Amino acid sequence: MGKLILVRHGKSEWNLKNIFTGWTDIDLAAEGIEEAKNAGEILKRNTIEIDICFSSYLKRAIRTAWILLETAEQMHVDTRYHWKLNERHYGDWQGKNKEEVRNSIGEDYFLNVRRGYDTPPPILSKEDERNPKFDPKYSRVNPSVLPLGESLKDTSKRVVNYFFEAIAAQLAKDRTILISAHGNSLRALIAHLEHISTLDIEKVEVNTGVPHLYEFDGNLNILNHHRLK
Ligand SMILES: O=C(O)[C@H](O)COP(=O)(O)O
Repeated sequence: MGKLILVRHGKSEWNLKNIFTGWTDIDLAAEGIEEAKNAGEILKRNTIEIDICFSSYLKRAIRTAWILLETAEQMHVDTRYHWKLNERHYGDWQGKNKEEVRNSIGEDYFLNVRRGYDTPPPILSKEDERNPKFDPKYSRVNPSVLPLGESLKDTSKRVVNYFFEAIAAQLAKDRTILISAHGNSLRALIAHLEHISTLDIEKVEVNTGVPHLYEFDGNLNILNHHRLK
């Protein structure tokens, strides 16, 4: 049986300050480090042995994976990183306080972008310093595929594409996989795995540091899924 454990990174400094983060590479806050340790303890308690760990390119997810594996005494696990697991790119909202954005644009538009499926945030200009092409981490990625602001639908395309590119075959071989990623990149993946409609995905929230286990048959049908405790 293939097993997939999804975990959203522990709280970052900008989560605590209520600032839109997206692709901004903000590290874990002390509270987030504790959440990652707790997630590792949960894996240990459930005697889950990871075969392959996947993380985004962002340090809050990477550090969560490292701390979790260390706590679970599984630091040897093959860990692979990919930008396609990054958080949704929040465009021009990145670096802005969520409450101030809500007050300036109104509740409806705010919620459409933040929790809806196909409304993107304001897109960055190509010359904006927040364009990922200026970040050396993405120097090997064709700039034309790097986002400047994404709807959840845009995020879903790259995340689901990576799932089939790198992860699905491992699950079909009955491997146990850990993915350390982000609130919205995981919402996109969960919507795909659980066949959640573009309307119902608005209500799905992914909490920080809480591991969620999915078990699959050989045809990648979900047999069951639940939060690990
Ligand atoms: O990128 C961010 O700001 C958050 O991690 C996720 O955003 P959200 O709170 O709008 O889901």
